[in-house]
Amino acid sequence: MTVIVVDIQEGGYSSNEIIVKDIQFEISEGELVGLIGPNGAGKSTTIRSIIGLLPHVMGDISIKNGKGTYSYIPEQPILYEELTLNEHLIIALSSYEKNMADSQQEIDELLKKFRLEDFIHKYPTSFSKGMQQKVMLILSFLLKPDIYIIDEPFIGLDPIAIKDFLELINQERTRGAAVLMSTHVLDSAERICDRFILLNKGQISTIGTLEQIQEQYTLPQGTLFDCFHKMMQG
Ligand SMILES: Nc1ncnc2c1ncn2[C@@H]1O[C@H](COP(=O)(O)OP(=O)(O)OP(=O)(O)O)[C@@H](O)[C@H]1O
Repeated sequence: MTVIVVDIQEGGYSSNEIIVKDIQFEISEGELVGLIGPNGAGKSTTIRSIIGLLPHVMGDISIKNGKGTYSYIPEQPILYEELTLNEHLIIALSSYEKNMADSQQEIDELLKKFRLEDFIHKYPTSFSKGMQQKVMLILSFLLKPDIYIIDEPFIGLDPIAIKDFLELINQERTRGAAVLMSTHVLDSAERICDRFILLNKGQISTIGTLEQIQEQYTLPQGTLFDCFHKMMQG
């Protein structure tokens, strides 16, 4: 079943400077799709248009026919200076209309998994970048959304945290969650994504499985990096 339908005719930070154009794709339940492209290609702009943060968008974005939920995990963590980790959890849960008592076991498991149990009454703005990213991951895993939209998860997390994060993502995919993930770490993307959207200069260059992308670039045994490289050469 389709989780998200994206149909952006154009999008930008103002109506007289269009950054992304003709971005059309769908993601199904359980599917992990990589959003790949060089610096400035428009990956973050595409993500911003999906989550409603882009000032100018012409087009339609629908998650489960308007009834679905998403979690956005930004590359730069967004945290409140005056709140402890525990208070972040309380606020997130109340905005998801869930309560602490019902979610306590899940919270404890996530805190343990990401080794943050000793920091529950500390202020996340004083954490390291990787620890802050883990807080963002915990907050979004608690929501159990229909789709996770993740901007570059691989930079900043330590190797164990990446493994734990990918395990959780796979559990969520088994539940039926879809995932859209932008990354520059192409070998990891190649290993874990079902399909790829190759973005260049604000437009989709190719979309499909690695096999379909290899075919498009006439690189039958090529890696994702090889295809990316060929796209960049025009
Ligand atoms: N807040 C902004 N206001 C105006 N233009 C912006 C803004 N953010 C990004 N842009 C422009 O939009 C274009 C696409 O940027 P975007 O951040 O979407 O690229 P990206 O693919 O995510 O790149 P990177 O891999 O470097 O993160 C760039 O030309 C950039 O200058």
